[in-house]
Amino acid sequence: MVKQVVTTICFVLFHCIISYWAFMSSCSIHSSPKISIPAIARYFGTKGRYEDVNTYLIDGLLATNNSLVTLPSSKCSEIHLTAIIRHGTRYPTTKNIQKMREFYDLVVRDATGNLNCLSEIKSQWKMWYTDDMDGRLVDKGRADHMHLAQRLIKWFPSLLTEDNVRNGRVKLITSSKHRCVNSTIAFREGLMKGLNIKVELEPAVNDALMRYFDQCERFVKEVENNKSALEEVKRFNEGPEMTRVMEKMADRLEVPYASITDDSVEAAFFLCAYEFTIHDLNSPWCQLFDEVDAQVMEYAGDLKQYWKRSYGHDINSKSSCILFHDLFHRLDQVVAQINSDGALSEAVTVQVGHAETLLPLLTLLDLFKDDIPLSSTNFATQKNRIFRSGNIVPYAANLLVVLYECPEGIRMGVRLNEKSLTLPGLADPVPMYEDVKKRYRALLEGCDQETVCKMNNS
Ligand SMILES: O=P(O)(O)O[C@H]1[C@H](OP(=O)(O)O)[C@@H](OP(=O)(O)O)[C@H](O)[C@@H](O)[C@H]1OP(=O)(O)O
Repeated sequence: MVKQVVTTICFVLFHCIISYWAFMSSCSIHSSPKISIPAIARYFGTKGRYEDVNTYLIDGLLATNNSLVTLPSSKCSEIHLTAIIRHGTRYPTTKNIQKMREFYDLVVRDATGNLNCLSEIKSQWKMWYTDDMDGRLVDKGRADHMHLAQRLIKWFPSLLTEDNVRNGRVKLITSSKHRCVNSTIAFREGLMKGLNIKVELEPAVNDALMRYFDQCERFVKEVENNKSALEEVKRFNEGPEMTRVMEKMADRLEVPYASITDDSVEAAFFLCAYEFTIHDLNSPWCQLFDEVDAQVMEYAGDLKQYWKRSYGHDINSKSSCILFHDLFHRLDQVVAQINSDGALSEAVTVQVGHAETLLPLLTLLDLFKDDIPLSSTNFATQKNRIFRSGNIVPYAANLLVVLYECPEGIRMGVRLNEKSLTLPGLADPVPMYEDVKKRYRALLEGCDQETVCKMNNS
């Protein structure tokens, strides 16, 4: 009898969960029947899923796609990998949780529109984000790193080996932020699972390397703490494209134009993005945007990344000199060891940080550089820009630098998000390491952290 009651309760509960999930999914007019991905997901920028950059992963998170990678000749063998990785999917930061709560309160209090799903937001959706979540890693973020570790074992079977892990030739380095430390731990779990071993492998916390931007005085003063550094973002948020998005939002909710700000539309956009990335939900918030609105929101986000972390200001990329030198110092060491007794001390180095760790470094390498800078006035003409933060630094974004020993010498391959990149100015996709060093000679001989980050007293 008791067994029967418990079975019935479980059955009812299970169906409630499934119905709720199906209900939430069916709320959006933009749903895809199979996995219910919001149609605007590709515009989520740095709040986007890794699987939406590499869509083949949607059907299998351990898949690797060889057609996206250029390898040197089969006579070459991999001798080293450095992987610089952004943490996995996370909760919103407190600042954004507060904006999301304010917008939710406004919708519940004032919205009268009859848009599909507005009543669902008001009667069903609950504001479940709390301030203490503050950018912490979510379960999906742990899975991002576990799966990435397992895919890297498939990509580099001769480097990510039990022998290299057991003998200290695999190193883990992380930023001190909880989302990065926990991502690194998840990566380690993925490694152990993929190799079917249990070994102690303690990550080293190194903020000087993984959060170099905090320690670069010039960057902090001239960009991070200087409102005018993001003037173009402000102008865009006050410009005609964003105004139109705000007006359309006010029309949909049937609230006065004055009650919708750029912060409100950003909060609504984040609600759509976070509900999807954290819980796989194509939530009713996504219906508050059409595709053009989402493109405008994406551009606003890209402008922030461009002016705060990329080509907008020279110091943004220069602040990463320390990470640049750390990388090349390690690569030089590998080459030197190969040229002496061939005994390598570091086969794989994994460094876990932030979007703001990766983007400045990619910028320093001159990657993803459009001919015309991104500005508040060129949204329309930048439609086909290369600088799209969603493609470059989604959650778990990764820069993979690989050294190969070939009969003709050492070669270097670079992949971003598991796709080969050709370094600008070098025609060969897997060039000789010496040619890479020639290409970046100016940086290798200069780009001194102390000098570039020192404030010019005059
Ligand atoms: O807009 P939020 O508060 O999410 O900005 C975050 C950064 O996230 P991003 O702009 O890259 O989406 C966060 O970078 P992450 O790689 O760790 O996610 C950054 O560390 C954090 O300081 C926030 O920056 P902000 O200065 O508060 O805008």
